[in-house]
Amino acid sequence: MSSCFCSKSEETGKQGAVPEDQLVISDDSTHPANLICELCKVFYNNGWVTGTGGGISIREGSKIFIAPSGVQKERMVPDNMFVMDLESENYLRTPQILKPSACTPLFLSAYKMRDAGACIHTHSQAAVMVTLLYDKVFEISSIEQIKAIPKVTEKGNLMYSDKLVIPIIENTEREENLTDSLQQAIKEYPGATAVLVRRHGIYVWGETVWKAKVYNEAIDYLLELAVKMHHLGIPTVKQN
Ligand SMILES: CSC[C@@H](O)[C@@H](O)C(=O)COP(=O)(O)O
Ligand SMILES: [Zn+2]
Repeated sequence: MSSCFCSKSEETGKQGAVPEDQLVISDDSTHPANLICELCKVFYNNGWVTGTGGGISIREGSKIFIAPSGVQKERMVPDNMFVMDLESENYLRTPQILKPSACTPLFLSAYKMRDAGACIHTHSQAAVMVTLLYDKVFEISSIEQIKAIPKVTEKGNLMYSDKLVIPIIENTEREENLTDSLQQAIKEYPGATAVLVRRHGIYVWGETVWKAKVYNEAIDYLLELAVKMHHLGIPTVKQN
C-alpha cells in the first residue's frame, strides 16, 4: 500500500535495507508497527482520528512505537513508525522527513506514570462535547457498559452502579504543553484510565493495547450516551 507521505526507505525503494527497519517491518500482524496502522484505520472509521488528529502509541517491553506527526493517520504504513527506548527516551529509529507525533510526551506520561502498554488519543466528538457540558470531571453511573472499565487502584473492573470519573484538563495551543496538566490529573485521579482535554479530545491508556482499545471503546460509548442523556435532561449520575 502506498501512503501519501513517505520515509527514506519508501522513497529509495529500499525498505528493510537499514537495520533499524527491522524494528518495524514484520509479517506478524500483532507487531506494534502493524497494529498502529490497523487500529488507526478502525479509529478513523469511527470518526476518532480524522483530519490527522489523534493517534495511538504502543509499548513492547522497553520499546515504544510512535506514529508520525501531522499525517493522515488512516494511511500510515509500518515504515513510517518511530521507535523510542522508553528509559533513555532516545530514538532507536527515526524515519527521515517525518517528525514524531506531538502527543509523544503525553504518551510517555502514561507509560512512565502508569506502566501503560498502549495509549490512545482521539478527537472523538463525544469526548469534545462532554468537556463542554462538565466542569472539572466527567461522571456517570449505573450503566452496564461501565463494567468494561478498570478500577485501576485495585484488581478488577467497576461494577454497574459504581461511578466512573474522568478528569478534564484545559486545552493548550500546543499538544506538548498539555503534559504538566495531564501528569497532574494522573496523580490526582489514581483510579483514572483516561483524561479528557477540553474542546480537544481524550487520552485513554491500558495495561496492553487490547485493554486500551476496549477502554477507549467503552468510554466513548459512555461519553456519547452522556451527551444524549444531557440533551433529554437525564442526570448521568443516578440518584437513589
Ligand atoms: C488536527 S491537528 C491535531 C494535533 O494538533 C494534535 O492534537 C493531535 O492529536 C495529533 O498530533 P500529531 O502530531 O499529528 O500526532
Ligand atoms: Zn489531539
